Amino acid sequence: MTSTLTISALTKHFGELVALTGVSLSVAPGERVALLGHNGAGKSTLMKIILGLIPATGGQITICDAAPGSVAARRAVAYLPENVAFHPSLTGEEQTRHYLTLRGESPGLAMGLLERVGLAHAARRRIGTYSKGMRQRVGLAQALIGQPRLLVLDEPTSGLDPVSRREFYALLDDLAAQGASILLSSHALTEVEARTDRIVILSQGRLVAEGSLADLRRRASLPVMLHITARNGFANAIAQELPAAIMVDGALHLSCTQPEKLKTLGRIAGLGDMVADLDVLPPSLEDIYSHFSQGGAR
Ligand SMILES: Nc1ncnc2c1ncn2[C@@H]1O[C@H](COP(=O)(O)OP(=O)(O)OP(=O)(O)O)[C@@H](O)[C@H]1O
Repeated sequence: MTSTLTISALTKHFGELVALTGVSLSVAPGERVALLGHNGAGKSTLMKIILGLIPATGGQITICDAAPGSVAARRAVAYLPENVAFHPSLTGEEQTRHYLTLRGESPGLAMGLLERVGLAHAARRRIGTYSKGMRQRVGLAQALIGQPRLLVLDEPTSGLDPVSRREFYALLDDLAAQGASILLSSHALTEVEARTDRIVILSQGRLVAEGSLADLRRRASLPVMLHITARNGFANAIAQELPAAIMVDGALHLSCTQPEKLKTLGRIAGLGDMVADLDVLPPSLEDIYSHFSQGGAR
């Protein structure tokens, strides 16, 4: 299947500063990709190049086989910046009608778009009276104009409450199911974990890891944490059997490598009635992200 977005050996220099170096990435139709990285890792620079706002220094990039910034690429791409700014005295409907007109579409489509993003009830109120989440929805309505093939979303859920976040991702799921590709940046690792197909980690302008969370977890091969709750009065006896365990709030925490996991679980099972409960905690996306962004092997 042809990729919606193809990036190959992309570099970007700002004078002496190397913002991106050797970045290669492709995003397929219907794929939801999360772009993660510390502040200054190069996420916004990459997005600006995809949008055709700034030129790359080297490498190739195509959006639906067109060059960034070309008429064809601009038709195919929609963008939602982190902090959307609209005219405060326009209503949501007026602002959306204005964007539709700018994109050569019928302004009559405005209410349908606002309904899709859950804002029909406030469409005739001035944007100056909207909450951050409501403004973000106007931004998303704007991004949906013209059925884009690629949505580039810069921290789209920052400032949204948990319910709004869930609704926002449900909408992205619908768009992806209809074939739109989604590239979003986020610092909210837990939501990215649940709602995207692939994770791409940038560190100091380099793509240091990419894959599904399961792939990254396997490659990082980080230790698993076992939390053992002792039956009343048996905590010390368990600690003696498992000297590497440390006591935290009355429970025993034991870290073990992936290859040792089954053997260690066998030893805990052998403790029989001394153990009241056991939780096995795989490394979180935070752990995996820190591992790769601090130079762990790809
Ligand atoms: N116009 C510019 N001129 C000079 N340097 C720039 C310019 N834009 C970005 N940079 C630098 O390029 C690097 C990457 O910045 P970028 O904004 O892409 O990071 P980011 O990953 O989006 O960070 P954040 O999470 O803080 O938004 C940084 O060192 C930044 O200072």
